[in-house]
Amino acid sequence: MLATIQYNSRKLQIDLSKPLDISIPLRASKSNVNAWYVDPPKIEPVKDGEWVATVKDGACINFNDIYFNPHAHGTHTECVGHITEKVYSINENLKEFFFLAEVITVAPERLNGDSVISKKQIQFAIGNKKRDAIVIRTIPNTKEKLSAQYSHTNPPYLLKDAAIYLREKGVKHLLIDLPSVDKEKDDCQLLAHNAFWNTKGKLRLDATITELIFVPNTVEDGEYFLNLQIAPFENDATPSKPILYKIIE
Ligand SMILES: N[C@@H](CC(=O)c1ccccc1NC=O)C(=O)O
Repeated sequence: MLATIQYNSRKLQIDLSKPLDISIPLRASKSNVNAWYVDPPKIEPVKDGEWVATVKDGACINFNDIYFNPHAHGTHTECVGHITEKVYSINENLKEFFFLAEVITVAPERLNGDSVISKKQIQFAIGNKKRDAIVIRTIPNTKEKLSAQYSHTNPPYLLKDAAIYLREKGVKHLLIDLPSVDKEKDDCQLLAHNAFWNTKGKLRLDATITELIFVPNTVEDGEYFLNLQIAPFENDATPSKPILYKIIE
């Protein structure tokens, strides 16, 4: 199924039957991706006395409770409510779901014992392209990202200048395959989050950060349409399912 999209003065074609899923599935398993020192997610049947809500145990339905944390357990999209006293809701503030996106690949550089993504690297990868969304794939890009246990590992992060650069370029949606755009243990400075959402100026309520994505190696760097779908939680963050569509020239 082909769709032609009029984007400003450009006519761009995508094939809706060829979605490229860049989300990480959430599973009730110790090997589910995890960050921020929480237990693995749980998916378990509702119980009432002897009754267990699974068809295999004699119920007529499977009916599970799910316990998880959106920031810790998989691909999630957050708004500025993640770091402000007022808990702005992602569901109330993300109102469009189709964006022109650029997928870029960066190899984090060493800085004072950390692995970081610098403004220079982002600048080099984006050039003068104008995009609604930037999808950052970090190297090494292995399937271990689907089950990584990130707590206490000091994963790579984005430097403040890089986040300012993205904000100033007008990038509204930042997607990355790491647990955070900021350093794991930063005494709550959250420099890149604050810079991207402009918390020292006019809040960017419609800007989002999506973390813990996984961009398969079969997806080449370049221009895509992004369908950023979220679960409709009224919360600072929610599980999400970003899907890319290659632009057919
Ligand atoms: N860096 C913060 C912690 C932090 O950023 C955080 C903690 C729990 C859940 C999510 C977090 N940040 C996500 O981007 C700190 O040092 O306390």
